[in-house]
Amino acid sequence: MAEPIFDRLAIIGAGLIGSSIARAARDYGAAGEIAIVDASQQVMARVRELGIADDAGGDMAQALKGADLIIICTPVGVCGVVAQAIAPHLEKGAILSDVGSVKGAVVAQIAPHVPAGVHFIPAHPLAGTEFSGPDAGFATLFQNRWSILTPLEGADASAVARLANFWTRIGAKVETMSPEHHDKVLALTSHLPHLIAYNIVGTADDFGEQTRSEVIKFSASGFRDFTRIAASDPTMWRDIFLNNREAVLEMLGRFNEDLSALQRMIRRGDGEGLFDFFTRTRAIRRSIVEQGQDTSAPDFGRR
Ligand SMILES: NC(=O)c1ccc[n+]([C@@H]2O[C@H](COP(=O)([O-])OP(=O)(O)OC[C@H]3O[C@@H](n4cnc5c(N)ncnc54)[C@H](O)[C@@H]3O)[C@@H](O)[C@H]2O)c1
Ligand SMILES: O=C(O)C(=O)C[C@]1(C(=O)O)C=C[C@@H](O)C=C1
Repeated sequence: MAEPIFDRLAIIGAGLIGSSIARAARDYGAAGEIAIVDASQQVMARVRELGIADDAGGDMAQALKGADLIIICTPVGVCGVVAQAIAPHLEKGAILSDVGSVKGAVVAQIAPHVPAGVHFIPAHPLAGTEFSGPDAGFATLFQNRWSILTPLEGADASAVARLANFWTRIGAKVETMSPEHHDKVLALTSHLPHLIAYNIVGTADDFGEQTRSEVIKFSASGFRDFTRIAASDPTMWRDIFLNNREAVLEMLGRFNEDLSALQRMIRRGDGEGLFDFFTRTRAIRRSIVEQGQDTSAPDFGRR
C-alpha cells in the first residue's frame, strides 16, 4: 500500500461521517494512526467496541498530540465551541479541517480560534445517508463522491493539495470553491430537497390517523424516497437551516414562485405548459445519468 498521507489523524465527533472517515483512512492507508474523541461517553464506548481507532481514550490533549490532520465531524452548530476547545492542543504545521454541510457559517465559527501556523482548510464530502452515529459509518461511503474544499484566501497551496490527496485516497473526487458559492449551490441541491421532504412527510402526517396508515400502506416509491430523506438527523438539519439561512431562503423564494407557476398551469388546464416543463426536467435527469453522476441506485456506495 502507498505511504500514509498523514502520520496521525484526529477525528472530533464519531458519528456517521467521522466514523466513516476513520474506517476509510484505515482501510485505504491514508493515515498512520487514528485518534477519535467524542463528547458522548456512549459513543466513545461504542468506538472502542468497534475498534475503529488506535487511540479511543477520549483525552483531547492526548488525541491531538502529534496529529497532523484534525477533522471536526460534529454538527455544524457546535463547530466553534469545538475549535475553541482544541485550539491549545493544535501543533504548528497541522491541518485543521471539518466536514460541515454549510461552509460560510462554519468558517466564521472556527477561523477566529485557529492558532498561527495551523492550516485551516474547510471541506464538505457530498456523501451521507439518513442514519447517524458510529454504527452507521462505513469505509466505502466516499467512493466516487465529491468532496468540496473551500480554502480561505491565502491558504497554503501544499496543505490544500495534501488534504485533497487524503480525500482522493479514501475514494472521493475533489473540487475547490469559495464558501459562499458552496452555500448557494448546496442550498439548492441538498438543503432545499431536505426541507421539501420534511415538509411533505409532515403534511401527510397532519392529515390524521386514517391517512397516516394509508400513507404507510400505499406508499409509492416517490413518497418513500421522501420519507427516507425526512428520517435524517434532526440536530444536523436544524443546524444546517439555521446556519445557511440566507441562501436557503433565497432558493425557497424562487422555488415557491416556480411552484405557483405550476399551480396556475394546473388550475388553467394548461397541458402544453405542464408537458413542456416536465420535458425540460426529464432532460436534466437524463444528462445527470449520462454523465455518470447518478448514485441513487439502492445499493450504490452503501453496505
Ligand atoms: N449525515 C450526512 O449525510 C452528512 C454528509 C456530509 C456532511 N455531514 C456533516 O457532517 C457532520 C456530522 O454529521 P454526522 O451525520 O456524522 O452526525 P452524527 O450525528 O452521526 O455524529 C455527530 C457526532 O458528533 C458528536 N458531538 C456532538 N457535539 C460534540 C462536541 N461538542 N464535541 C465532540 N463531539 C460532539 C456526537 O456525539 C456525535 O457522535 C455535520 O456537520 C454534518 O453537517 C453530514
Ligand atoms: O443521501 C443522503 O441521505 C443525503 O442526504 C446526503 C447529503 C445530500 O444531500 O446529498 C446530505 C447532506 C450532506 O451535507 C451531504 C450529503
